[in-house]
Amino acid sequence: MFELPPPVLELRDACLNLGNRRVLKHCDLCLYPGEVLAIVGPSGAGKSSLLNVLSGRQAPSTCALFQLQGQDVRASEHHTVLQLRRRATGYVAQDAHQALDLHLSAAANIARRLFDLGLNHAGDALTQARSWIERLGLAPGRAHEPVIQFSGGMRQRIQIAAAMVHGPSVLFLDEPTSGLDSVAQAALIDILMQLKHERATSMLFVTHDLRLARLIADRALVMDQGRIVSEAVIDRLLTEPDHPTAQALVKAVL
Ligand SMILES: Nc1ncnc2c1ncn2[C@@H]1O[C@H](COP(=O)(O)OP(=O)(O)OP(=O)(O)O)[C@@H](O)[C@H]1O
Repeated sequence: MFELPPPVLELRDACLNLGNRRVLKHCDLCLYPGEVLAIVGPSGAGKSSLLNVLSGRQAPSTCALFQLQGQDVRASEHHTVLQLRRRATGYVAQDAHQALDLHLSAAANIARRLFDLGLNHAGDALTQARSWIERLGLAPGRAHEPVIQFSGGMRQRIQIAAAMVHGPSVLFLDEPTSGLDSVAQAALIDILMQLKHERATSMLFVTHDLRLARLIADRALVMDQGRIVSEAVIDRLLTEPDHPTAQALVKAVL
């Protein structure tokens, strides 16, 4: 009989209060090795809040279980948890300035992730940075230009390179294609699909766009008012949405 491998990331019964609002309510989530999971839902549903909790940017107010690579990460400020998160995850923000130093070069932004993890050989770090720059279709001749001189789409590629250079198990992406024109969006989607087909890294991304989810996700979680209201393999979600919020999202792309 087919058995699922242990999840690389698991969260059980997580709640988050911000101010006097409960923005996440009893959320459960498992992400499996090599899986691409989309978090979709209307504006204000709690998608970014859930991603912030999962990626360690925000501690949940309460949760029954929170594991990354089988290790308890509830003590999010603890040194070993911070190290595990740094080693095992990468994060791509909606806006590049949240994750990159726009005044440093593309290569330096990528290489400094390796320095943060203890690699102290500058030549090795730059070689790895250049290799990701080429792999993601950035002109090698521009590796030493400051990020501020790159277009939005190119900045997102640099973010992906910086988030992937250390070989994480999980890549988090917050609305990675929003704000890009359709050509840059298509190029970024190609890159994400290429990474997906390598199957080494699980991906968890937030999007408003069910079309993007359809292209790259294996499975989707639908959120509404802080709750996960539906969870399905992407094709099933599109053909048999089982919750009014999921039905409304599907209707909007048909
Ligand atoms: N710091 C905060 N204090 C109080 N409420 C907050 C705070 N940050 C977010 N919220 C509220 O939490 C809810 C969820 O916000 P969140 O940004 O996670 O939703 P979202 O689904 O990602 O929305 P969008 O698609 O518009 O980015 C919203 O109602 C928002 O107003």
